[in-house]
Amino acid sequence: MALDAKLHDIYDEVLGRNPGEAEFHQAVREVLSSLGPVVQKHPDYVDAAVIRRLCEPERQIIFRVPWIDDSGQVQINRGFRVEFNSALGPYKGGLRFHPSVYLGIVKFLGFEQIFKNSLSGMPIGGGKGGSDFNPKGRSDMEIMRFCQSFMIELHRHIGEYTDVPAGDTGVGQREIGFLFGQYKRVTNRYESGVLTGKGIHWGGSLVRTEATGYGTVFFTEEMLKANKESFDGKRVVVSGSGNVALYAIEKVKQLGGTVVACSDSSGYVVDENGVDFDLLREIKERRRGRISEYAEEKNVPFSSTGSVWDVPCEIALPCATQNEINEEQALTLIKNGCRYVAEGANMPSTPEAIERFREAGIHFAPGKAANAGGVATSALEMQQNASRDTWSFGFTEDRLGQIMRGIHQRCLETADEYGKPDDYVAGANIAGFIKVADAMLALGVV
Ligand SMILES: NC(=O)C1=CN([C@@H]2O[C@H](COP(=O)(O)OP(=O)(O)OC[C@H]3O[C@@H](n4cnc5c(N)ncnc54)[C@H](O)[C@@H]3O)[C@@H](O)[C@H]2O)C=CC1
Ligand SMILES: O=C(O)CCC(=O)C(=O)O
Repeated sequence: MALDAKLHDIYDEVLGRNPGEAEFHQAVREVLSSLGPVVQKHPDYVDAAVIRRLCEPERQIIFRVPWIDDSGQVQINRGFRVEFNSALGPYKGGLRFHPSVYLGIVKFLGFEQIFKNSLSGMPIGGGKGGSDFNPKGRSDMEIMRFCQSFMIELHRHIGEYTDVPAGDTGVGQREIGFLFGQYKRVTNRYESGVLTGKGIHWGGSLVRTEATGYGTVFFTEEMLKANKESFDGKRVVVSGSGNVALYAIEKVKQLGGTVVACSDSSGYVVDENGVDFDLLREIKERRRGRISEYAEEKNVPFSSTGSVWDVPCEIALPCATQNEINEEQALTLIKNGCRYVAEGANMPSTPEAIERFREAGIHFAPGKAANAGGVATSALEMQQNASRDTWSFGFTEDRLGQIMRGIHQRCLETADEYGKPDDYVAGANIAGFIKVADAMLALGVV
């Protein structure tokens, strides 16, 4: 989509200052493409260089992570933490451990996080981190040694009032445990609020594990309700089978839909009777196995070629990774009758795919709105830590539901106000942006 002239200059500057960071460029362009009507109404956002400042992280930390594998060999990975924007609160965002991680991925995720966290209504800034470490196939002891080495450097930069990491791809409760243990050891502080996604007996919140997937489904339910529909009887395809995907699958079933397919990086399974959440969770969370085991145990088809998006559905929930729906796959979804797409993952649809969805009148919710339930529940975990309290599952899930309904309403109201009715991308970008931009104006040039 074409950019307004002033925004185009800003985008060119971002390209020049951040060469080779394609995912970061994509995330910036997607936000800028919504801001034309905003800068026309509020030229001060450009005059005070708010948008240019937003595109430059406040701090970027890159560090060496040496560790010893089970055979006694020294391994070296690279660690990152990008502290992007703290106008609304301490930097907040997950850590990703995956071989594809480099600065451009961490910056795209950190940039998205600014607007998502703003939209969530919680007092949290945006940041993200991770490493090119590949946890796949590593023993628990190797994971622990890696996490301990990672935290030896990271602990200098984080804190309850500074920067609060959490999990993301490749980082779940096991890794958060090793990271928290090392933080506690090197600082000699039981500072519960320094990390979220902790276990329930050591400062964690009920519902945080389920929150991103549940939140995505709650958001989708609101989209359906806005069109006088429900999940009841709908065919749903979910990509991935990790943290976000698993709990999206569970909640879709609870709301009356049928998840007919899901995937992992080795392929996808189709189960016309509805994916069996308990079995999938057993394979993925406990055995750390491959999705083909599901197909073998249920005697259903597994495919290692093609795409999960070839499976016909009315609702698509991409919950695996960035750019996993390209233009061709978007066209296949449309041809097969898909009418709703809500992003559980961060930036899973390419710009061309989003354009095809828009042309076809698909109800499309971007990740920064639809998957904000995870980070919002992390903020609820921080609230519980600060008040030395523990909330019940029901109470916390109700709070998550209210937050997702609030985000949905803010997206639609803002889209309407700026002349883009029903455009969740415009609504999310503009509503997320304005709150941070106003805070930055109020805080002066810092
Ligand atoms: N965990 C959280 O609370 C949040 C996660 N997200 C985003 O959701 C997405 C998934 O994160 P998690 O579930 O936490 O990670 P995870 O590590 O638990 O699961 C990732 C899943 O995606 C699959 N996958 C990865 N690449 C794939 C590919 N090319 N094709 C098919 N499947 C692929 C993996 O096999 C795995 O099943 C990421 O984009 C992450 O940034 C967004 C908000 C919060
Ligand atoms: O819970 C958090 O702090 C971070 C979640 C996250 O990384 C995300 O929203 O993408």
